Amino acid sequence: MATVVFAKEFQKNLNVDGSLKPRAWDLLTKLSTDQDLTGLDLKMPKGARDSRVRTARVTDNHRAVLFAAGTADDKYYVLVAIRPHDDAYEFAAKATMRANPANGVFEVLHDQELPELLTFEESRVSTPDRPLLVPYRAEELEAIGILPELARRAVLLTDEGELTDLCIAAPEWQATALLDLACDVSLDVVKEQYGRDSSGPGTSVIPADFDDPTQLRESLSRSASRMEFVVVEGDEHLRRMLDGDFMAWRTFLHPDQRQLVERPRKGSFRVTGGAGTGKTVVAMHRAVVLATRNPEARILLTTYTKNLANQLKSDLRGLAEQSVLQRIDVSGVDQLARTIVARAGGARTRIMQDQDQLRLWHRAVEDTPDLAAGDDGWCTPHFLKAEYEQVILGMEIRSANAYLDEKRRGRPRLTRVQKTRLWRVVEKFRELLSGQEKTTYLDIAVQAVGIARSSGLPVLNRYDHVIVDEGQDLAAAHWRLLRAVVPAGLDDLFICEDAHQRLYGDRLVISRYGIETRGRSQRLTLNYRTTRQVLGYATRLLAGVDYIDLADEDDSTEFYRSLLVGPEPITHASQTWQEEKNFIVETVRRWLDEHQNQSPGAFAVLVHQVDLRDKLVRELRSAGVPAAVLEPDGTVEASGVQVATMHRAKGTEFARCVVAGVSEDMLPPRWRLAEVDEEQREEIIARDRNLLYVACTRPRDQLVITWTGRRSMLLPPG
Ligand SMILES: Nc1ncnc2c1ncn2[C@@H]1O[C@H](COP(=O)(O)OP(=O)(O)OP(=O)(O)O)[C@@H](O)[C@H]1O
Repeated sequence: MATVVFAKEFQKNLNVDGSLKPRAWDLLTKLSTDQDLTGLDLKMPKGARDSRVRTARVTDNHRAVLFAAGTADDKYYVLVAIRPHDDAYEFAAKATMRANPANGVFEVLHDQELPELLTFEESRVSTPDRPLLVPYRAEELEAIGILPELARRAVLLTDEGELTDLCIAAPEWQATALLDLACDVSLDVVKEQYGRDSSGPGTSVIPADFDDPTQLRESLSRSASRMEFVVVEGDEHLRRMLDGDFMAWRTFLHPDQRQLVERPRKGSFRVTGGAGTGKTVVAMHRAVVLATRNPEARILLTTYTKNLANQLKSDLRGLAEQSVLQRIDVSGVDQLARTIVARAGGARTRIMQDQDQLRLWHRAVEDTPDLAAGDDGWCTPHFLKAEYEQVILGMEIRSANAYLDEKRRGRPRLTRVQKTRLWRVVEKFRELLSGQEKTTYLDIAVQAVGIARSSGLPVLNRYDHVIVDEGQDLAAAHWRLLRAVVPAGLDDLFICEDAHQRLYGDRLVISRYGIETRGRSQRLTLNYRTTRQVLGYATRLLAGVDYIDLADEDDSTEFYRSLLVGPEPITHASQTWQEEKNFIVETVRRWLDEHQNQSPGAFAVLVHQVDLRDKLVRELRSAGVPAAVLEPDGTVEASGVQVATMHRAKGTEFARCVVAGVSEDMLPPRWRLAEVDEEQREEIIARDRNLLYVACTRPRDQLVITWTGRRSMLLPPG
């Protein structure tokens, strides 16, 4: 038997041409059994720089590039790429593999020549533009392992884009390390981060001899090596990697991600990070690691919406075997509450949706006698709904007296007399609600908290570890529930959140519900989804606005970065809806024509309102463009361009997106602002800003924004 190692590049090549997969399977099984390799036609290219490099036959037209290392008894094959025949030979001749002499990271160097496209002028160092990597000198970068030529050039650059271009051919860890330094991460932190071995800080012994399998394994196990290379652990692992799509996230984690996934935590822990920084990926891997580490453990992976939970469930399938997966419950948090109540024999009551609840609050005010004229401030349905959810359910208030004593932190001031009257409205609301034989999700959550806390419960209601994705959207009652289902202790709650994407619930601080994470959190800043151009635009939407996370700390977008490059976002103003619609149709049609290798489902049009969504689907279809509504609970249907509300787009991603209807009247909707007070106005604007940020961070490659008339006040100028 031999050990097979995959490079990320190899995986990418297979993704581009799916027909290669079955042939790659043959190649890989032959290599791993290391028997009868004659059919593979292993050859060393002429003039090879590295005597261990070979090319192997995959099809008549394609060859794999690989290295053979180790000993006869303990052989390693490192698969680096699959290329058309001549390219493969050319690529292989120039490729070398090594352990980086500074930190032992496994590297394949393809071609030392750096891209010509750089307009590279040493004189620019003396221009007022500050080079990105000031104060570092090339020698300091070399000392942490950056290739000398790369280091020499990198220290002169003043533009992040040029830095990314410069790094295209470099080992991935070197590219991200340079980008980190450009974003003011200190040299010491970078050195530590990319110098770690899999179990902790880097060891002082640098592996060098790849004929010695121990040293090769040692180099491959470094966490920066695992950004680009994976040692295949047996047949089942290989099959999972080859089944379905080759998704890089399943295999190649950034050292920061790996550390978050693997390191045990003394108690609850929080991961913050902008859209696309891999929070969900970390959450899923962590669930699998915890379940694998302790075969007795039961794990809950939860999030706010049902469709996100469904997505998690389906993505998890590619990450672990059934025996592990069956101990990971994946559920929307409201679904969890319903399940707990149902298991305890509670009746299945129908749920009243938010808009209907607002109407019912209105009625409750009307039906409560003797409210004073001066009660206008708190008698609005929005105020009452928020008070009910945040204070009465959130703080588990069960009586008028308890409500009078409650401090209501973070809520507008009310006098004792006002509180007494408000409590009467709450009682009326409850009476009306149960009169309709309905309840709210948060009422069920509170009921479930009581059940989960009580002793003698079915063991099914208890978890050893709880992992939360999209934590910013959960309400107080949800946090109480999660606290109740997992005992405080090692690795109890692991929470991913992004305050900039809060669309539901209210801003809150989870320590009030018994979940303490202060001093135990980490921010992810490297964006894996979207290009630098799209990220830059989306981040500008949030400029000048303060965001506070679940531990009541600042959540900034500073230093968000991406190594991906693409076209600048396009903004397009129209005079009439007809014009805007035509522009959208033509844009989408062009995408379909130009990217025929992608399914129509890779493109999306995102809008604020449901009626606009439906109108656009009709317009696209009548113009002959295949289009499908992305339904609230549906999966992406690949045969049509996806048309979705921005809310529904949460947690999804597409190759290209048009974000449409971003006009002054529509985002935020002028009519809504007209009917609310100043405080609610600010809340609506804040939520719609987040919503626009969510929408603009969905595309991987291209973002187009359109509007009719004046642009929305939420768009950045220019
Ligand atoms: N280490 C990785 N290697 C390759 N791709 C990755 C990696 N980590 C994340 N990704 C990819 O980046 C994209 C964003 O990841 P993910 O959805 O986990 O981010 P997120 O922070 O949860 O985003 P959002 O907050 O917008 O939902 C996904 O396509 C994911 O597969």
